[in-house]
Amino acid sequence: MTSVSYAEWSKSAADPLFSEWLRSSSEPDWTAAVTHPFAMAITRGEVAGADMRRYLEQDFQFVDSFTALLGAGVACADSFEARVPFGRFLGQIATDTERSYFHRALAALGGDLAPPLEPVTAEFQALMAQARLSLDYTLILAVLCVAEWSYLGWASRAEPPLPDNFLYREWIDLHEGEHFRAWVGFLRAELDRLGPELSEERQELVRDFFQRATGLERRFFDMAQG
Ligand SMILES: Cc1ncc(CN)c(N)n1
Repeated sequence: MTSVSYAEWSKSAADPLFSEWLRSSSEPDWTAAVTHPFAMAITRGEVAGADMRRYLEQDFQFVDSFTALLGAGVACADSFEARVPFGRFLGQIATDTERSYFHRALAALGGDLAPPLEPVTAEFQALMAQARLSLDYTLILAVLCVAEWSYLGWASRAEPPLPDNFLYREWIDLHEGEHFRAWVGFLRAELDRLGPELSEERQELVRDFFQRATGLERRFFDMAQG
């Protein structure tokens, strides 16, 4: 992981986007997460049912805290126009399409809606709670951006034809496609808009949240892999 400051890095970067500084500062965890063998097995529909069940059971616990963090995005964004995408994603995806997927998938797999938490799930919940309770828009953005951008990262590696089984196909579709790309583009653009103007101390804090979230994404797939 590089520790070069944004000010230094941006002098020599061809395209000095704040979100790209955050992402490249989070290697090797970033690439390990978006190319993780468990995620790649989802893209091919090759995860065993028991492993998919354990992963989705834990992810359903993640999604609860994630939904609360989206609500913090609505509350803490700095303009009406910035609040709208959070509200739209919250209403259309998180509490509708994605919720429906979890209920159908866990029913099909015989999953538990409230299993004991794996350590990585509890740590992820704690990080999301820390971002949410900070009421700091850039910290909220950092954690949401990792969660969504990294999922776009693995899902966009799926090669057609997608698996027939809805367990894999819908999970890929939820994290790929025009609308999801636009949503990730929005989260990145917000960090690119606000990040360069922060003090160096605040930039480092945002990077710390981004790096911790990226490490947890990698470990979440490690947990699922067993
Ligand atoms: C652990 C994790 N990270 C991200 C996502 C995508 N919202 C998710 N469902 N689960």
